[in-house]
Amino acid sequence: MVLEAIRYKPGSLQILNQLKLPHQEEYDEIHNSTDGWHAIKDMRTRGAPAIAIVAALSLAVELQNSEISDKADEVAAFVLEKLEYLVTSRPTAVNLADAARKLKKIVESAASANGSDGAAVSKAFCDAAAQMLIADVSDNQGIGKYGAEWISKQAGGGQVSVLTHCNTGSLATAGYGTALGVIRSLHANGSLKRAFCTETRPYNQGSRLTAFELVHDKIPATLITDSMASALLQLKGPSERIAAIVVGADRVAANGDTANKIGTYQLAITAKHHGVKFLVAAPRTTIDLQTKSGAGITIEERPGKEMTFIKGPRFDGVDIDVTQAETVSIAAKGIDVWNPAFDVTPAELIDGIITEIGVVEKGEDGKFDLTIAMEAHHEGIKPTTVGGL
Ligand SMILES: CSC[C@H]1O[C@H](OP(=O)(O)O)[C@H](O)[C@@H]1O
Repeated sequence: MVLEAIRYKPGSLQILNQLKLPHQEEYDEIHNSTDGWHAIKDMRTRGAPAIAIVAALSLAVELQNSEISDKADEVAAFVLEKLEYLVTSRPTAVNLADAARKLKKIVESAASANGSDGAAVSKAFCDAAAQMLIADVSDNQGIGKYGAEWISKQAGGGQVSVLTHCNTGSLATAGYGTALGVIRSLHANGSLKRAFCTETRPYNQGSRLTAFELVHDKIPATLITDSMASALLQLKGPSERIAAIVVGADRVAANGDTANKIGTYQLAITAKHHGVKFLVAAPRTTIDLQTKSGAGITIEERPGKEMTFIKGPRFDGVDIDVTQAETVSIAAKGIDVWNPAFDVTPAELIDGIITEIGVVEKGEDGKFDLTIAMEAHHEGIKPTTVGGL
């Protein structure tokens, strides 16, 4: 069975409710952009690429199932208003804002075409939204390919073990995944000894989602206690245990500073200390040249209760009863809480940024030049592993 976080056909959108995983696989119907906004805000669907795709498709099914207007300019105005609303669901991942910007241009172009009408504008939007699903899987397969080649080359061939954080697989994207796509490609190449994944509190994307995907794909994998055990795991150096740490991204700034799940920054520090390569895997839709550095990235803070309570099915000491969900407190009542959902890893701690068209490395000046990656087209660019694309 293929893991599908998003199920779409014209007029119908369903998302796998990731708050129920790994014990229950339930799909929620998304009827319109309001449903889409709430699914993203509640984190029933999550992951930078998936957020953008679900937002766009939620508006597509709304257009397909309702008569907005037969006038081009009225449909365009409706779409632009809904896109602005959808972008407010979560601030850190750039993919949603990037998609909204591109979709806005498509709709404005369709509306200004001679003889255009409401149906033509709606079709232009829906076709572009549907194309995002297809393009994302293709991008992730490219990320997997180039990332696996880079890690294998750096390790001198043979089998390698890698560590990843959070969830960046089929549950965070349209399929295959970014950092988890690199792990899937290493495994497919016969080059993966073992994947290690962190729990990634407090949402537990690692223990609930990445572990679910790795077990589903029968990839040799070990769960570790969040980021805490990651330094010990690297203690014996790259040759003995971990050849590389590969993580996803929510926003890569123009200088390569990267916002990703909380805990990523300290993983990068431990990697630098142990001489382990630290890689960011992200499609170019995650690169934001308008944000010059990590200082310009808004970090989402989530409700404290997502940290001080934990929810899951009842365990009677022998088995799990998924019909009985429990929420239990795991913190002292009355304690203040700080719950940033992301942190920023400075470019100086990052060895490479794996994109769908190749691995970008720092130039001789020790800096990333991401403009090359953003100007390149898929065809014809031969990825290099030294000095950028
Ligand atoms: C390919 S997903 C990128 C990114 O999104 C996740 O955040 P969240 O689970 O809060 O949506 C995580 O930071 C992943 O690395």
